[in-house]
Amino acid sequence: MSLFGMLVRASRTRLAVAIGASLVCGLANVLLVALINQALNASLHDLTGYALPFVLVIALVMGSQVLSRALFAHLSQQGLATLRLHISRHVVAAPLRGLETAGRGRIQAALADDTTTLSNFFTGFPMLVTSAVVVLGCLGYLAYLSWAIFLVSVLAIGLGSLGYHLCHSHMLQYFRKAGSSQDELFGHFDAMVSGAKELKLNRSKAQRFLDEVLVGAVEQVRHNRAKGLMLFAITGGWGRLLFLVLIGVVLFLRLWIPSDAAVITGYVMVFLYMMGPLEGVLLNLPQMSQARVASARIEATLAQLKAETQQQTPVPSPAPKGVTLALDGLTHGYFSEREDEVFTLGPVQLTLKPGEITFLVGGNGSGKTTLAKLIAGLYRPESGVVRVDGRAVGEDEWDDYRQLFSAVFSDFHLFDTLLEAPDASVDTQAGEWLAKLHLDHKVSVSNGSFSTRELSQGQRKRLALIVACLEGRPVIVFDEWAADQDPAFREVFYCELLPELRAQGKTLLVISHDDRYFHLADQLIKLERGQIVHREASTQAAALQPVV
Ligand SMILES: Nc1ncnc2c1ncn2[C@@H]1O[C@H](COP(=O)(O)OP(=O)(O)OP(=O)(O)O)[C@@H](O)[C@H]1O
Repeated sequence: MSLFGMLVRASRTRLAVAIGASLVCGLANVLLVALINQALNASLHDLTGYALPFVLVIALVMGSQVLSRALFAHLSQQGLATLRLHISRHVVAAPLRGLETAGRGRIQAALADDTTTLSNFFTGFPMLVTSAVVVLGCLGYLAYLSWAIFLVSVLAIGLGSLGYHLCHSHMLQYFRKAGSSQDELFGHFDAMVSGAKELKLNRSKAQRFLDEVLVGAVEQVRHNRAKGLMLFAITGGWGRLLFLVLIGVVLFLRLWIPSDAAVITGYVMVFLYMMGPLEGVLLNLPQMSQARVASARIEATLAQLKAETQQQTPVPSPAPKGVTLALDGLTHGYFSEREDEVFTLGPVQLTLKPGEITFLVGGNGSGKTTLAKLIAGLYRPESGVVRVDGRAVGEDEWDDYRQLFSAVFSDFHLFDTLLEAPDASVDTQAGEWLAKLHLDHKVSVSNGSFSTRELSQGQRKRLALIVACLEGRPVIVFDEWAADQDPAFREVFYCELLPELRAQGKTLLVISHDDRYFHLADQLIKLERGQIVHREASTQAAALQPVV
């Protein structure tokens, strides 16, 4: 179902009432202009008869206008909330590769900008409906007054619409271009905040970032939006000009064709009254076009994310002990379009056993993190099979499979709550872990929330380790965990924590460059350019040459 369809379905009744109120408002406006025209031409004797209808009609205009705008404002906010949650659900359900390919900038733009543009559709819609009804109603009233003037007006509106359509497709192209430029711009905004330290330390770098990168991207968005809006202004101006010409023709026609001044006044008044709503229609149509573009962009992003169906069943309580993971011929490849290069990992044959520590070692870029992500089910293998305790993981079982793992990757994210189901024992266990990792004087945990995240990188990583251990999953992955720790804590990690987790029967995968501790591994795997080039088991591991 399209996003529009989804939004409309979510608030069907409210939308129907809001459209109804807008229609009533438009009709009441037409009634008002007819009433004014008749009152203007009425004799003093008849004039009093128009007072009550006038009051009733303006009350109807005001009441229906307030109702339709209030309802549409509500629908707009409702739509925004629905869209943001809808996209967020897709983001959460998307495979990691989908997220990496779509990119942070695109996803942020979809959540922040495209959703707002799409929901603005509802803010502009009452104006569009009301204005359209007023224009149609006024045309009907003109037809009632004079067929000839009606036909000339239809011709003027027709020519206006033709001009509009000629500009419209060009305008859409500019809005689309502005949208893609904006994705890039959001990426730069992200870099501006994430890279604040680097920019502050290097003035010329900051200057170049501002002058060349940011200015260029901002300029692209400005240029495309401005062009689109300029085309729209030209269209609007063209429509307005036609109407003014029309008023001029009717006004000066009297020079050649004698006509009743009161009738001419009536026509001119209807024209003038109609011009505002006509502009309202033209003004709001680009908003509708922008909403269409935004909707298409969100749909394209969602398609790119390729969200997987998430298992709705509750996560089974994890097995206290580890599991045996057997990887049979697993492969994964990255294709870099820019560099026209493929990095291929595997085929990998590997078994990870409960109560064993597997060290994954190798040079930078050899594929250790990629293999860890593949093992954890964050990347789908392109070929090969993974077996858990001898049973192959099925096509639709990857989400369940991932629930076997806890991991601290080197680019880990620390949420400010444990996000586990509320459980008083979690706070106690967390307190014990905090003491063990010397963080109890800095952080406390209450109702699953950390008292602070204002910690050093090494301390934050210790906190991430606590979170991973508290999850109680059977398999734990540490990606260069010890890299930011001081020697004392490295010692604690390798000589106390890992053996303790091993003793609990966990299946442990540890990516490490710390050759001093290689002897602690039950199995050591060395990667080079995506291939396993060396394996050592148990005591032999110590003999392996250090890997730089
Ligand atoms: N998201 C990605 N998209 C495309 N290519 C990637 C991506 N992540 C990694 N790569 C490429 O895959 C290769 C292996 O990267 P990986 O991060 O697995 O190496 P690593 O052994 O963990 O390195 P390090 O020790 O530096 O952390 C590298 O050549 C890298 O350029």
